[in-house]
Amino acid sequence: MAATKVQMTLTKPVTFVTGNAKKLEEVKMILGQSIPFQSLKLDLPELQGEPEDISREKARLAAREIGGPVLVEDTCLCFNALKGLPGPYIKWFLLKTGHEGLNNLLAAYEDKSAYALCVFSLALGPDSEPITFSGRTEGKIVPARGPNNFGWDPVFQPDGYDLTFAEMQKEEKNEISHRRRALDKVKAHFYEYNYVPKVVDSPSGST
Ligand SMILES: O=c1nc[nH]c2c1ncn2[C@H]1C[C@H](O)[C@@H](COP(=O)(O)OP(=O)(O)OP(=O)(O)O)O1
Ligand SMILES: [Mg+2]
Repeated sequence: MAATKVQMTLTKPVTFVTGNAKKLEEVKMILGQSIPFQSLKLDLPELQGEPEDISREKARLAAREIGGPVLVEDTCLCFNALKGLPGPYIKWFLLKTGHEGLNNLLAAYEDKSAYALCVFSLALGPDSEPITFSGRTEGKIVPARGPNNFGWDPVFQPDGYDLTFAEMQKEEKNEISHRRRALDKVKAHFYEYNYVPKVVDSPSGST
């Protein structure tokens, strides 16, 4: 017997907002047909602070920009020896110091362990409080290996694998990634609330 589910009506389809084409590619692959969404390329300003607050604030800005439901995410790469840094600042560390610089940050430490953290935020509109969904993958920082086409993938080797994220097949990364784990929670939330886009009646006379 089917349990009664809440049915939430969305005024518009959800828009995934990101300035990063590679993120969008992975989100599309991971979500498949499970959640209908559109996307918008926009590099939103980012607040400093804890990962969840950064992600939530991005969602607030995006929802204001779009005037409807949005999904955003913020990704961190956290080194345990550095108490979680660079964390949300990884983009700038990577940009300024490169893969070698990321390895050098850990040169003084025995502990090369790290985790990738992805925090999605869903805001149903400009006036709704965003909800967050986090996913985490443990691993370690290694000298760069594999194609250099997505961020710090060449220096992150997930636990239990001999390959870096960059050396893995996309499908393999998407099975175990921080992004995948966060999106599983997003999917479960969508399933639970059964979000459906509002069907807008076409004005009479139109086809
Ligand atoms: O799975 C990943 N594998 C490797 N590198 C990754 C991954 N996911 C994000 N990244 C990079 C992109 C950026 O250098 C930083 C996160 O910063 P973050 O602000 O979340 O991303 P972004 O500014 O590129 O796009 P957005 O417009 O969605 O904020 O880590
Ligand atoms: Mg960003």
